[in-house]
Amino acid sequence: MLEKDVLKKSYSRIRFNLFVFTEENQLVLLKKMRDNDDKESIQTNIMSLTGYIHYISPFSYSSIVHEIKKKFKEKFGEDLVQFRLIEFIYDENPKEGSFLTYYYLALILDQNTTKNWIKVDENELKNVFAEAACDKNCKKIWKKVIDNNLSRNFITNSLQNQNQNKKLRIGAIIGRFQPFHNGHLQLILAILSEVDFLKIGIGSSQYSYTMNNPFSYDERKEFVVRSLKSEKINSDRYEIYPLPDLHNMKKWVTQVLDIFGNFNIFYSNNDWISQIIQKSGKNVGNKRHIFDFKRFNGTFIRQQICENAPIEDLVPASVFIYLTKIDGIKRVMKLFQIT
Ligand SMILES: Nc1ncnc2c1ncn2[C@@H]1O[C@H](COP(=O)(O)OP(=O)(O)OP(=O)(O)O)[C@@H](O)[C@H]1O
Ligand SMILES: NC(=O)c1ccc[n+]([C@@H]2O[C@H](COP(=O)(O)O)[C@@H](O)[C@H]2O)c1
Repeated sequence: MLEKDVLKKSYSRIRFNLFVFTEENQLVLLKKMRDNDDKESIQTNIMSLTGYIHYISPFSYSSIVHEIKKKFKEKFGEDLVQFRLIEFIYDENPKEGSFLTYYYLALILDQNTTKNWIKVDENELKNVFAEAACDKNCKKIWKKVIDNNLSRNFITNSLQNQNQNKKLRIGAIIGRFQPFHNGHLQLILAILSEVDFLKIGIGSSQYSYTMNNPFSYDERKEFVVRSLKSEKINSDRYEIYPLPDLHNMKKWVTQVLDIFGNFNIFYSNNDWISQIIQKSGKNVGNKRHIFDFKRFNGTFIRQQICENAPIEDLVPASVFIYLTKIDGIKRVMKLFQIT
């Protein structure tokens, strides 16, 4: 449910170009800046913003993206240059129409901004935050931003985007997707909001009909395609590749790079995979938000199936329908020798 203090109208001005807002105050403050401050000081703004939408099942990340962009345009009269979702707050079992709160970092760049970029010093930011009179949710977010270095990477990426003059930005990600679940979907949608094109590698692609890899490459590909289609992601935004295991790290990395071909940034929430890809000289993105890992993880979902527990809430609706079609639930149970 919506936490009360999220809606509290509080804010704090912590630097002349860096603000923490909650809810309603951002417009007022921004206007004030425009009236009183010199042009340079309004050229860059990083903000952590809060918003909320009604939960409508099946939950769709793209509706949040849409909402953020719409609200931003309404309030600021400008298109959002870039945003990054930082956090959701929601009920474990949200009811139809209940509130879902999200926090995000937003970046507004006035035109011709890049040469006057103002760097945010980490220590200074920490000190300011120790004293800032903002609510505890804002503090939590900004701690996250500072600790993870989110803001600086965010800025660098945005600037690169601008400087590349709309050059295609290509991301890459690897997963086994046994099965593809809501955590995977949220992760991919979050990445798709930052890149123009995403290369999705399906790992352990040669395996199927085993306990850890019950579904074939083609079936897993189908999970992804159907889920993204339900989210209205055009098929020209991504490509899916089979990535067989080789059981030899060096050869596997070489093969992955060979199969993927060109990409600008690799994403993984798995530190080990990130590290080995980074060692090969590739640019690796920050770890993303982990969506309710207790429930949204392949191992847990396969166990749930074995215990005959419902999994409808754990996977996208389109995956569940497809699983039913291919008798996937029975297959997993059989592989665990339960039926
Ligand atoms: N709930 C989640 N939220 C965000 N990212 C996730 C979540 N679950 C998995 N991921 C990330 O998705 C990518 C693909 O993971 P993978 O297919 O191996 O998923 P998994 O659910 O962890 O699988 P398993 O438990 O079967 O090993 C990895 O980078 C992983 O860290
Ligand atoms: N040597 C290898 O074959 C090798 C090494 C690292 C990852 N992988 C694969 O990469 C995929 C992604 O790994 P995680 O599921 O651990 O994120 C998996 O399919 C995994 O088997 C294979």
